[in-house]
Amino acid sequence: MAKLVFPKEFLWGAATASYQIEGAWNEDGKGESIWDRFAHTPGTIYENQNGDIACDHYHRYEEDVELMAEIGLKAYRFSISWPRIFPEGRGKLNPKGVYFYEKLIDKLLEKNIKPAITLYHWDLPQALEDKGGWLNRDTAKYFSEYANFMFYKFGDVVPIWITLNEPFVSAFLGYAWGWHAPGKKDMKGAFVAGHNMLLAHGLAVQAYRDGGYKGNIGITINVATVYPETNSEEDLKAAEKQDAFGNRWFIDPIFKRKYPEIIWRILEENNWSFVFPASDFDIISSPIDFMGINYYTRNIVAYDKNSHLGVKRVEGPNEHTDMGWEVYPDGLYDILIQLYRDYKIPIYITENGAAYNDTVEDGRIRDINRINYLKEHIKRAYFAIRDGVDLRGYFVWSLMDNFEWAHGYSKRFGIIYVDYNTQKRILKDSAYFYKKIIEENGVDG
Ligand SMILES: OC[C@@H]1[C@@H](O)[C@H](O)[C@@H](O)c2[nH]c(CCc3ccccc3)c[n+]21
Repeated sequence: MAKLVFPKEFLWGAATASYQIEGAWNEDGKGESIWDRFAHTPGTIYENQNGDIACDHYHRYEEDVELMAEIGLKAYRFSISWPRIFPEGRGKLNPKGVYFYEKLIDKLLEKNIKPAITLYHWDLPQALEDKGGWLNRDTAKYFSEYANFMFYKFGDVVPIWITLNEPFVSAFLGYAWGWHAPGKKDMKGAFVAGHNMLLAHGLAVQAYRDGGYKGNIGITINVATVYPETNSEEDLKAAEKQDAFGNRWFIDPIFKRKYPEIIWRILEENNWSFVFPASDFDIISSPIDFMGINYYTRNIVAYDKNSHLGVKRVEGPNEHTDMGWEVYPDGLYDILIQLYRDYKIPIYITENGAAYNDTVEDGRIRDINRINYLKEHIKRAYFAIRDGVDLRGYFVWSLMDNFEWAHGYSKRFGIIYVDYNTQKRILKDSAYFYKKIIEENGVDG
Protein backbone atom coordinates (compact mmCIF):
# COMPACT_ATOMS: atom_id res chain seq x y z
CA MET A 1 0.00 0.00 0.00
CA ALA A 2 1.80 3.13 -1.20
CA LYS A 3 1.77 6.25 0.94
CA LEU A 4 0.61 9.31 -1.00
CA VAL A 5 2.70 12.12 0.52
CA PHE A 6 1.57 15.75 0.10
CA PRO A 7 3.88 18.76 -0.46
CA LYS A 8 5.69 19.82 2.70
CA GLU A 9 3.75 23.06 3.28
CA PHE A 10 0.32 21.59 2.49
CA LEU A 11 -2.16 23.13 4.92
CA TRP A 12 -4.35 20.63 6.83
CA GLY A 13 -7.29 22.34 8.50
CA ALA A 14 -10.86 22.13 9.65
CA ALA A 15 -13.69 24.62 9.16
CA THR A 16 -16.68 26.05 11.02
CA ALA A 17 -18.90 29.15 10.78
CA SER A 18 -19.99 31.66 13.43
CA TYR A 19 -23.76 31.15 13.42
CA GLN A 20 -23.35 27.38 13.36
CA ILE A 21 -21.17 27.03 16.47
CA GLU A 22 -20.90 30.20 18.59
CA GLY A 23 -24.28 30.59 20.31
CA ALA A 24 -24.36 33.67 22.62
CA TRP A 25 -26.69 35.10 19.98
CA ASN A 26 -27.46 38.26 21.97
CA GLU A 27 -24.65 38.32 24.53
CA ASP A 28 -21.99 40.96 25.25
CA GLY A 29 -23.50 43.53 22.91
CA LYS A 30 -23.86 41.36 19.80
CA GLY A 31 -26.49 42.66 17.36
CA GLU A 32 -29.18 40.45 15.79
CA SER A 33 -28.30 38.71 12.52
CA ILE A 34 -30.65 37.65 9.73
CA TRP A 35 -30.05 34.05 10.83
CA ASP A 36 -31.16 34.87 14.40
CA ARG A 37 -34.31 36.39 12.92
CA PHE A 38 -34.88 33.57 10.40
CA ALA A 39 -34.28 30.74 12.89
CA HIS A 40 -36.59 32.44 15.42
CA THR A 41 -39.33 32.38 12.77
CA PRO A 42 -41.48 29.25 13.33
CA GLY A 43 -41.49 26.68 10.52
CA THR A 44 -38.13 27.58 8.97
CA ILE A 45 -35.86 25.16 10.82
CA TYR A 46 -36.12 21.43 11.65
CA GLU A 47 -38.12 21.15 14.91
CA ASN A 48 -37.91 24.95 15.19
CA GLN A 49 -34.31 24.66 16.40
CA ASN A 50 -31.98 27.69 16.31
CA GLY A 51 -28.43 28.88 16.95
CA ASP A 52 -29.10 30.68 20.25
CA ILE A 53 -26.71 28.27 22.02
CA ALA A 54 -25.40 25.97 19.23
CA CYS A 55 -22.04 24.50 20.41
CA ASP A 56 -21.60 27.33 22.94
CA HIS A 57 -18.26 27.99 21.29
CA TYR A 58 -18.40 31.62 22.44
CA HIS A 59 -17.76 30.35 25.99
CA ARG A 60 -15.86 27.13 25.15
CA TYR A 61 -13.41 28.35 22.52
CA GLU A 62 -10.35 27.61 24.70
CA GLU A 63 -11.32 23.95 25.09
CA ASP A 64 -12.11 23.78 21.37
CA VAL A 65 -8.70 25.15 20.40
CA GLU A 66 -7.10 22.56 22.71
CA LEU A 67 -8.97 19.85 20.75
CA MET A 68 -7.75 21.35 17.45
CA ALA A 69 -4.20 21.13 18.80
CA GLU A 70 -4.79 17.53 19.91
CA ILE A 71 -5.83 16.65 16.36
CA GLY A 72 -2.77 18.54 15.13
CA LEU A 73 -4.53 21.01 12.83
CA LYS A 74 -2.17 23.34 10.94
CA ALA A 75 -4.99 25.81 10.28
CA TYR A 76 -8.52 26.58 11.41
CA ARG A 77 -11.11 28.23 9.16
CA PHE A 78 -13.80 30.11 11.05
CA SER A 79 -16.09 33.02 10.28
CA ILE A 80 -16.62 36.35 12.01
CA SER A 81 -20.13 37.27 13.12
CA TRP A 82 -20.39 40.73 11.57
CA PRO A 83 -23.07 41.87 14.08
CA ARG A 84 -20.78 40.83 16.95
CA ILE A 85 -18.32 43.47 15.71
CA PHE A 86 -20.77 46.11 14.46
CA PRO A 87 -24.18 45.41 16.07
CA GLU A 88 -25.92 47.68 13.52
CA GLY A 89 -23.65 46.59 10.68
CA ARG A 90 -21.68 49.84 10.75
CA GLY A 91 -20.93 52.76 13.07
CA LYS A 92 -20.94 51.74 16.74
CA LEU A 93 -18.30 49.12 17.47
CA ASN A 94 -18.83 46.34 20.05
CA PRO A 95 -15.49 46.01 21.93
CA LYS A 96 -16.52 42.76 23.69
CA GLY A 97 -17.20 41.20 20.29
CA VAL A 98 -13.78 42.23 19.00
CA TYR A 99 -12.22 40.91 22.21
CA PHE A 100 -13.76 37.44 21.71
CA TYR A 101 -12.03 37.07 18.33
CA GLU A 102 -8.83 38.58 19.71
CA LYS A 103 -8.73 35.86 22.41
CA LEU A 104 -9.60 33.12 19.89
CA ILE A 105 -6.88 34.23 17.44
CA ASP A 106 -4.29 34.57 20.24
CA LYS A 107 -5.10 31.03 21.43
CA LEU A 108 -4.76 29.66 17.87
CA LEU A 109 -1.40 31.39 17.35
CA GLU A 110 -0.22 30.11 20.73
CA LYS A 111 -0.95 26.57 19.44
CA ASN A 112 0.71 27.25 16.05
CA ILE A 113 -2.63 26.93 14.27
CA LYS A 114 -2.98 29.37 11.34
CA PRO A 115 -6.25 31.35 11.53
CA ALA A 116 -8.15 31.43 8.21
CA ILE A 117 -10.94 33.97 8.54
CA THR A 118 -14.17 34.02 6.53
CA LEU A 119 -15.56 37.55 6.83
CA TYR A 120 -19.09 36.61 5.76
CA HIS A 121 -20.66 33.19 6.26
CA TRP A 122 -24.29 34.33 5.84
CA ASP A 123 -25.08 36.08 9.17
CA LEU A 124 -25.77 39.62 7.92
CA PRO A 125 -26.64 42.19 10.65
CA GLN A 126 -30.45 42.40 10.77
CA ALA A 127 -30.15 46.22 10.96
CA LEU A 128 -28.75 46.16 7.41
CA GLU A 129 -31.43 43.74 6.26
CA ASP A 130 -33.95 46.29 7.56
CA LYS A 131 -32.38 48.72 5.05
CA GLY A 132 -32.66 46.27 2.13
CA GLY A 133 -29.81 43.93 2.97
CA TRP A 134 -28.05 42.58 -0.10
CA LEU A 135 -30.70 44.15 -2.33
CA ASN A 136 -29.26 47.50 -1.25
CA ARG A 137 -26.03 48.37 -3.06
CA ASP A 138 -24.85 50.31 0.04
CA THR A 139 -24.46 46.99 1.88
CA ALA A 140 -21.41 46.35 -0.31
CA LYS A 141 -19.82 49.55 0.99
CA TYR A 142 -20.77 48.69 4.60
CA PHE A 143 -19.17 45.25 4.13
CA SER A 144 -15.91 46.81 2.94
CA GLU A 145 -15.91 49.13 6.01
CA TYR A 146 -16.37 46.09 8.27
CA ALA A 147 -13.66 44.19 6.35
CA ASN A 148 -11.34 47.19 6.58
CA PHE A 149 -11.74 47.26 10.37
CA MET A 150 -11.00 43.51 10.61
CA PHE A 151 -7.89 43.92 8.45
CA TYR A 152 -6.77 46.83 10.66
CA LYS A 153 -7.24 44.74 13.82
CA PHE A 154 -5.97 41.33 12.65
CA GLY A 155 -4.38 41.84 9.23
CA ASP A 156 -0.84 41.48 10.62
CA VAL A 157 -1.47 38.11 12.35
CA VAL A 158 -4.08 36.38 10.15
CA PRO A 159 -2.49 35.00 6.95
CA ILE A 160 -5.61 33.80 5.09
CA TRP A 161 -8.75 35.87 4.45
CA ILE A 162 -11.90 34.74 2.67
CA THR A 163 -14.34 37.54 1.85
CA LEU A 164 -17.55 35.56 1.26
CA ASN A 165 -18.64 31.98 1.78
CA GLU A 166 -20.67 30.69 -1.18
CA PRO A 167 -22.37 33.82 -2.60
CA PHE A 168 -24.46 31.52 -4.86
CA VAL A 169 -26.02 29.83 -1.85
CA SER A 170 -26.62 32.98 0.18
CA ALA A 171 -28.08 34.73 -2.89
CA PHE A 172 -30.14 31.83 -4.19
CA LEU A 173 -31.27 29.99 -1.07
CA GLY A 174 -31.77 33.31 0.71
CA TYR A 175 -33.44 35.38 -1.98
CA ALA A 176 -34.82 33.06 -4.70
CA TRP A 177 -35.98 29.94 -2.88
CA GLY A 178 -36.41 31.27 0.68
CA TRP A 179 -34.85 28.19 2.31
CA HIS A 180 -32.21 30.32 4.03
CA ALA A 181 -32.19 33.76 5.68
CA PRO A 182 -33.63 36.28 4.88
CA GLY A 183 -36.20 33.80 3.45
CA LYS A 184 -37.21 35.78 0.38
CA LYS A 185 -38.78 34.20 -2.73
CA ASP A 186 -37.77 36.71 -5.39
CA MET A 187 -35.76 35.35 -8.34
CA LYS A 188 -34.85 38.85 -9.57
CA GLY A 189 -33.70 39.68 -6.05
CA ALA A 190 -31.28 36.75 -6.16
CA PHE A 191 -29.46 38.29 -9.12
CA VAL A 192 -29.35 41.74 -7.50
CA ALA A 193 -28.18 40.26 -4.17
CA GLY A 194 -25.56 38.15 -5.94
CA HIS A 195 -24.21 41.17 -7.77
CA ASN A 196 -24.00 43.29 -4.62
CA MET A 197 -22.20 40.44 -2.85
CA LEU A 198 -19.61 40.35 -5.63
CA LEU A 199 -19.25 44.12 -5.34
CA ALA A 200 -18.74 43.72 -1.60
CA HIS A 201 -16.08 41.10 -2.30
CA GLY A 202 -14.24 43.40 -4.73
CA LEU A 203 -14.35 46.42 -2.41
CA ALA A 204 -12.97 44.31 0.45
CA VAL A 205 -10.13 43.01 -1.74
CA GLN A 206 -9.26 46.61 -2.66
CA ALA A 207 -9.27 47.58 1.04
CA TYR A 208 -6.92 44.67 1.79
CA ARG A 209 -4.52 45.74 -0.95
CA ASP A 210 -4.68 49.41 0.13
CA GLY A 211 -3.70 48.28 3.63
CA GLY A 212 -0.55 46.64 2.29
CA TYR A 213 -1.13 43.43 4.27
CA LYS A 214 1.20 40.48 3.71
CA GLY A 215 -1.36 37.67 3.79
CA ASN A 216 -3.55 36.12 1.10
CA ILE A 217 -7.14 37.00 0.29
CA GLY A 218 -9.68 35.07 -1.75
CA ILE A 219 -13.28 33.93 -1.94
CA THR A 220 -15.00 30.57 -1.28
CA ILE A 221 -17.26 29.17 -3.99
CA ASN A 222 -19.46 26.07 -3.67
CA VAL A 223 -18.96 23.74 -6.60
CA ALA A 224 -20.58 20.50 -7.72
CA THR A 225 -18.93 18.84 -10.71
CA VAL A 226 -21.42 18.40 -13.54
CA TYR A 227 -21.78 15.27 -15.71
CA PRO A 228 -24.27 14.67 -18.56
CA GLU A 229 -26.53 11.63 -18.11
CA THR A 230 -25.79 10.59 -21.70
CA ASN A 231 -23.45 11.89 -24.39
CA SER A 232 -26.38 13.18 -26.43
CA GLU A 233 -25.97 16.69 -27.77
CA GLU A 234 -28.89 17.83 -25.61
CA ASP A 235 -27.48 16.37 -22.39
CA LEU A 236 -24.02 17.79 -23.10
CA LYS A 237 -25.64 21.21 -23.58
CA ALA A 238 -27.58 20.81 -20.35
CA ALA A 239 -24.38 19.95 -18.49
CA GLU A 240 -22.65 23.01 -19.90
CA LYS A 241 -25.54 25.22 -18.76
CA GLN A 242 -25.61 23.72 -15.28
CA ASP A 243 -21.84 24.10 -14.90
CA ALA A 244 -22.05 27.78 -15.89
CA PHE A 245 -25.08 28.45 -13.68
CA GLY A 246 -24.07 26.33 -10.68
CA ASN A 247 -20.30 26.69 -10.64
CA ARG A 248 -19.13 29.67 -12.72
CA TRP A 249 -21.72 32.37 -11.96
CA PHE A 250 -19.60 33.88 -9.17
CA ILE A 251 -16.22 32.94 -10.59
CA ASP A 252 -16.33 34.38 -14.12
CA PRO A 253 -17.02 37.99 -12.97
CA ILE A 254 -13.87 37.80 -10.83
CA PHE A 255 -11.58 36.23 -13.45
CA LYS A 256 -13.26 37.18 -16.74
CA ARG A 257 -14.93 40.47 -15.69
CA LYS A 258 -18.32 39.19 -16.91
CA TYR A 259 -21.12 36.82 -15.97
CA PRO A 260 -21.39 33.50 -17.81
CA GLU A 261 -23.50 33.79 -20.97
CA ILE A 262 -26.33 31.74 -19.40
CA ILE A 263 -26.74 34.32 -16.62
CA TRP A 264 -27.07 37.20 -19.08
CA ARG A 265 -29.60 35.16 -21.05
CA ILE A 266 -31.74 34.63 -17.93
CA LEU A 267 -31.55 38.35 -17.12
CA GLU A 268 -32.60 39.28 -20.65
CA GLU A 269 -35.37 36.64 -20.95
CA ASN A 270 -36.92 38.11 -17.78
CA ASN A 271 -36.25 41.73 -18.69
CA TRP A 272 -34.01 41.96 -15.64
CA SER A 273 -31.02 42.98 -17.69
CA PHE A 274 -29.94 45.44 -15.05
CA VAL A 275 -27.51 48.00 -16.20
CA PHE A 276 -24.66 47.06 -13.90
CA PRO A 277 -22.07 49.82 -14.32
CA ALA A 278 -19.07 48.34 -16.20
CA SER A 279 -16.95 49.89 -13.44
CA ASP A 280 -18.50 47.32 -11.06
CA PHE A 281 -16.58 44.62 -12.90
CA ASP A 282 -13.35 46.58 -12.47
CA ILE A 283 -13.93 46.35 -8.70
CA ILE A 284 -15.26 42.76 -8.73
CA SER A 285 -12.27 41.52 -10.73
CA SER A 286 -9.67 42.95 -8.32
CA PRO A 287 -6.97 40.23 -8.38
CA ILE A 288 -7.19 37.64 -5.57
CA ASP A 289 -4.50 35.27 -4.28
CA PHE A 290 -6.49 32.02 -4.19
CA MET A 291 -9.86 30.45 -4.84
CA GLY A 292 -11.53 28.47 -2.06
CA ILE A 293 -13.83 25.66 -3.15
CA ASN A 294 -16.40 23.75 -1.14
CA TYR A 295 -16.90 20.29 -2.68
CA TYR A 296 -19.34 17.68 -1.40
CA THR A 297 -20.87 15.89 -4.35
CA ARG A 298 -21.52 15.98 -8.08
CA ASN A 299 -24.50 16.79 -10.29
CA ILE A 300 -25.64 14.45 -13.06
CA VAL A 301 -27.95 16.32 -15.44
CA ALA A 302 -30.06 15.68 -18.51
CA TYR A 303 -31.98 17.87 -20.95
CA ASP A 304 -35.59 18.41 -19.88
CA LYS A 305 -37.67 21.04 -21.65
CA ASN A 306 -40.00 21.36 -18.65
CA SER A 307 -37.27 22.12 -16.11
CA HIS A 308 -35.60 25.37 -15.01
CA LEU A 309 -32.98 26.18 -17.73
CA GLY A 310 -34.11 22.97 -19.52
CA VAL A 311 -31.96 21.01 -17.09
CA LYS A 312 -33.07 18.28 -14.71
CA ARG A 313 -30.98 16.56 -12.07
CA VAL A 314 -30.56 12.77 -12.20
CA GLU A 315 -29.75 10.93 -8.95
CA GLY A 316 -26.33 9.24 -8.84
CA PRO A 317 -25.98 5.43 -8.40
CA ASN A 318 -23.41 5.43 -5.55
CA GLU A 319 -23.74 5.55 -1.76
CA HIS A 320 -25.39 8.71 -0.39
CA THR A 321 -24.64 10.60 2.84
CA ASP A 322 -27.18 11.64 5.49
CA MET A 323 -27.80 14.79 3.45
CA GLY A 324 -28.88 12.65 0.48
CA TRP A 325 -25.73 13.65 -1.42
CA GLU A 326 -24.06 11.03 -3.61
CA VAL A 327 -20.51 10.13 -2.55
CA TYR A 328 -18.42 10.77 -5.67
CA PRO A 329 -14.74 11.44 -4.90
CA ASP A 330 -13.71 11.60 -8.57
CA GLY A 331 -15.80 14.76 -8.80
CA LEU A 332 -13.28 16.51 -6.55
CA TYR A 333 -10.41 15.51 -8.83
CA ASP A 334 -12.32 16.59 -11.94
CA ILE A 335 -13.39 19.99 -10.58
CA LEU A 336 -9.86 20.78 -9.38
CA ILE A 337 -8.46 19.97 -12.83
CA GLN A 338 -11.21 22.01 -14.56
CA LEU A 339 -10.88 25.09 -12.34
CA TYR A 340 -7.10 25.14 -12.39
CA ARG A 341 -7.12 24.69 -16.19
CA ASP A 342 -9.59 27.58 -16.62
CA TYR A 343 -8.35 30.08 -14.02
CA LYS A 344 -4.75 29.12 -13.20
CA ILE A 345 -5.06 30.30 -9.59
CA PRO A 346 -3.94 28.59 -6.35
CA ILE A 347 -6.80 26.67 -4.77
CA TYR A 348 -7.76 25.72 -1.21
CA ILE A 349 -10.41 23.11 -0.53
CA THR A 350 -12.15 25.22 2.09
CA GLU A 351 -14.82 22.58 2.79
CA ASN A 352 -15.17 18.85 2.18
CA GLY A 353 -16.92 16.39 4.45
CA ALA A 354 -19.96 14.23 5.08
CA ALA A 355 -22.95 14.00 7.38
CA TYR A 356 -23.69 10.60 8.82
CA ASN A 357 -26.00 9.55 11.63
CA ASP A 358 -23.27 9.06 14.25
CA THR A 359 -23.95 7.17 17.48
CA VAL A 360 -21.91 6.96 20.67
CA GLU A 361 -21.13 3.37 21.70
CA ASP A 362 -19.17 2.89 24.92
CA GLY A 363 -17.78 6.40 24.63
CA ARG A 364 -16.61 6.05 21.02
CA ILE A 365 -17.98 7.13 17.65
CA ARG A 366 -16.93 4.55 15.06
CA ASP A 367 -17.65 6.72 11.98
CA ILE A 368 -16.06 4.39 9.43
CA ASN A 369 -18.22 5.84 6.65
CA ARG A 370 -16.90 9.34 7.28
CA ILE A 371 -13.32 8.01 7.44
CA ASN A 372 -13.83 6.38 4.03
CA TYR A 373 -15.38 9.58 2.62
CA LEU A 374 -12.45 11.71 3.81
CA LYS A 375 -9.83 9.17 2.72
CA GLU A 376 -11.18 8.84 -0.82
CA HIS A 377 -11.48 12.62 -1.28
CA ILE A 378 -8.03 13.29 0.18
CA LYS A 379 -6.63 10.73 -2.29
CA ARG A 380 -8.24 12.68 -5.18
CA ALA A 381 -6.72 15.89 -3.84
CA TYR A 382 -3.32 14.18 -3.98
CA PHE A 383 -3.87 13.04 -7.58
CA ALA A 384 -4.89 16.59 -8.59
CA ILE A 385 -1.63 17.95 -7.17
CA ARG A 386 0.31 15.15 -8.89
CA ASP A 387 -1.38 16.22 -12.16
CA GLY A 388 -0.38 19.87 -11.82
CA VAL A 389 -3.01 21.63 -9.73
CA ASP A 390 -1.59 24.24 -7.33
CA LEU A 391 -3.66 23.00 -4.39
CA ARG A 392 -2.53 24.67 -1.13
CA GLY A 393 -4.67 23.09 1.54
CA TYR A 394 -7.66 21.07 2.70
CA PHE A 395 -10.21 22.05 5.37
CA VAL A 396 -12.53 19.30 6.52
CA TRP A 397 -16.14 20.32 7.12
CA SER A 398 -16.52 20.35 9.98
CA LEU A 399 -14.34 20.55 13.07
CA MET A 400 -17.39 19.72 15.21
CA ASP A 401 -21.05 18.83 14.81
CA ASN A 402 -23.01 22.06 14.57
CA PHE A 403 -26.20 23.86 13.47
CA GLU A 404 -26.76 22.65 9.91
CA TRP A 405 -28.95 25.57 8.78
CA ALA A 406 -32.52 24.46 7.91
CA HIS A 407 -31.69 20.95 9.17
CA GLY A 408 -30.91 22.27 12.64
CA TYR A 409 -28.83 19.81 14.69
CA SER A 410 -30.16 16.75 12.87
CA LYS A 411 -27.15 16.45 10.56
CA ARG A 412 -23.70 15.74 12.00
CA PHE A 413 -20.68 16.75 9.87
CA GLY A 414 -18.09 17.01 12.62
CA ILE A 415 -14.96 14.99 13.23
CA ILE A 416 -15.71 15.93 16.84
CA TYR A 417 -19.04 14.78 18.26
CA VAL A 418 -21.07 17.32 20.25
CA ASP A 419 -23.59 16.13 22.83
CA TYR A 420 -25.92 19.16 22.76
CA ASN A 421 -27.49 18.26 26.11
CA THR A 422 -24.19 18.47 27.94
CA GLN A 423 -22.02 20.33 25.39
CA LYS A 424 -19.52 17.50 25.88
CA ARG A 425 -17.09 17.07 22.96
CA ILE A 426 -15.89 13.57 21.91
CA LEU A 427 -13.27 13.04 19.18
CA LYS A 428 -14.79 10.65 16.64
CA ASP A 429 -12.65 7.90 15.08
CA SER A 430 -12.44 10.23 12.04
CA ALA A 431 -10.62 12.80 14.21
CA TYR A 432 -7.93 10.21 15.02
CA PHE A 433 -7.83 9.22 11.34
CA TYR A 434 -7.33 12.89 10.36
CA LYS A 435 -4.68 13.32 13.09
CA LYS A 436 -2.68 10.49 11.47
CA ILE A 437 -3.09 12.03 7.98
CA ILE A 438 -1.66 15.29 9.32
CA GLU A 439 1.20 13.59 11.20
CA GLU A 440 2.19 11.63 8.06
CA ASN A 441 1.27 14.49 5.70
CA GLY A 442 -0.31 11.87 3.51
CA VAL A 443 -2.71 8.99 3.07
CA ASP A 444 -2.47 5.31 2.19
CA GLY A 445 -3.03 4.96 -1.58
O1 LIG B 1 -24.03 21.51 4.40
C1 LIG B 1 -22.76 21.43 4.96
C2 LIG B 1 -22.03 22.76 4.79
C3 LIG B 1 -22.62 23.90 5.61
O2 LIG B 1 -22.72 23.53 6.98
C4 LIG B 1 -21.70 25.12 5.45
O3 LIG B 1 -22.07 26.21 6.29
C5 LIG B 1 -21.76 25.61 4.00
O4 LIG B 1 -20.63 26.42 3.69
C6 LIG B 1 -21.89 24.46 3.03
N1 LIG B 1 -21.95 24.54 1.70
C7 LIG B 1 -22.19 23.30 1.22
C8 LIG B 1 -22.36 22.96 -0.22
C9 LIG B 1 -23.45 23.83 -0.86
C10 LIG B 1 -24.72 23.72 -0.12
C11 LIG B 1 -25.04 24.73 0.79
C12 LIG B 1 -26.24 24.67 1.48
C13 LIG B 1 -27.13 23.62 1.26
C14 LIG B 1 -26.79 22.62 0.35
C15 LIG B 1 -25.58 22.66 -0.32
C16 LIG B 1 -22.27 22.44 2.27
N2 LIG B 1 -22.06 23.18 3.38
